[in-house]
Amino acid sequence: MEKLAFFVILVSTAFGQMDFVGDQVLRVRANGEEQLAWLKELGALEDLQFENKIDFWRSPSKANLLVDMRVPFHSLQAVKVFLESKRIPYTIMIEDLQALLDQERETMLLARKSERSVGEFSFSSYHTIEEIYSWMDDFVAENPDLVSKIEIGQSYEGRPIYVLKFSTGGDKRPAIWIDTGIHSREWITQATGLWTANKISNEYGKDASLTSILDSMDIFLEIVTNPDGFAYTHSTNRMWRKTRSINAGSSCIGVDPNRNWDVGFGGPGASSNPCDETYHGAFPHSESEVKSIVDFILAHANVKSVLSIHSYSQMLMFPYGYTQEPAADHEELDNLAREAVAALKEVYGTEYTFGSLIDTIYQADGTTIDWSYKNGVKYSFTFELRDRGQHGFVLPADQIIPTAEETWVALLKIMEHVRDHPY
Ligand SMILES: CC(C)C[C@H](C(=O)O)[C@H](C)S
Ligand SMILES: [Zn+2]
Repeated sequence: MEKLAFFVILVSTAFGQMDFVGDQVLRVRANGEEQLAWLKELGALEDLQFENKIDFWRSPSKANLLVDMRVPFHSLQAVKVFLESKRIPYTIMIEDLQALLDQERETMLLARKSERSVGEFSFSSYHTIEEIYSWMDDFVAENPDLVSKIEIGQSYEGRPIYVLKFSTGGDKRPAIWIDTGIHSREWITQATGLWTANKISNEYGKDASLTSILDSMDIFLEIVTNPDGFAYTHSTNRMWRKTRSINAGSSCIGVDPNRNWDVGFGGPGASSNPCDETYHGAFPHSESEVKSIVDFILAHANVKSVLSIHSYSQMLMFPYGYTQEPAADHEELDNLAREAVAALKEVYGTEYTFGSLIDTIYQADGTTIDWSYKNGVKYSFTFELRDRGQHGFVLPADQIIPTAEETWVALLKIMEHVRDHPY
């Protein structure tokens, strides 16, 4: 195994893959507003910019909420001194990020070898965009009566944006929209999307509940919702979150596609700095990856549920993220979230928290589900899949299928409710 590890490092550095040797992920809990302000200031420190910049995996928002931050090796000492000087307690959540990434790449290479030898796609490993797009074509060809592939637009760099449509007939039936991977580094979500697509095709005609859903509704599933960012996580920077668009007047690339939607746009729950991970973009729907979905959902005009899948933190959330004002359907959405997370926990005991975005995680302006809810899609939810920080965005591949299985149970609970509560 050692030889393979060496080979992996050689290959990835040879091909320009950014390394995170010595980087650590610190978990911080700011006690009070003053410490919270210091954390936010830390993220903006000029000399901690670009490759030395702190990367918040969980952004500072409210006092006493956990904040996870990836600190580049060269900034580690300065950051730890700063935190200790301000008496801000921290623990080391990930001692050596590169070690996790090497393990992930090794596992991927081994899985690819075995896939080639058995000639079968493995849902228990991570894949590149090319492998996913190729699988999609095979999947559609194998399920012509149930599945079709739609191109809803192109990414900034010109990659096609594909959506799988699951339909048993009719025209513009009430529909459920599911997207995974809008934040490209959240690899467990695209992998869950693949498994879910396969599950839907396997269960139709067998599982009575899913069959009744598809006999009256359509399901649209966008697996690679941020194609450019996802390709970049494989080729260059595994920790990339945003799109890859060029920001006029800045050397920093990309917009946060979960801050670019036209609801609460530009508010305090997003950043106006193109170098920040939560940069909202120059204007709402500036990103083609977002605009393509907006146009699709508005043109379809009969989407009843939007389920946007993220990681990590094990949460199920509903609108709003941009305001404390409760959604008109708060009680129904809260009860449905409670049922869904209870069903999810039955599978492997995985615990989720649930509630409105702003109460459960932090204020976020311009998010997918605030936009869909404001545009008439009542059953709008965001999932934050596994885990709670032990691996963060680098969830080991052996957790893909268990994560997808437990998520499926929650998705089914929501889809059944949508089916049984037409509006
Ligand atoms: C709906 C929001 C709050 C999800 C969140 C984000 O986009 O920052 C995840 C941590 S990626
Ligand atoms: Zn996300």
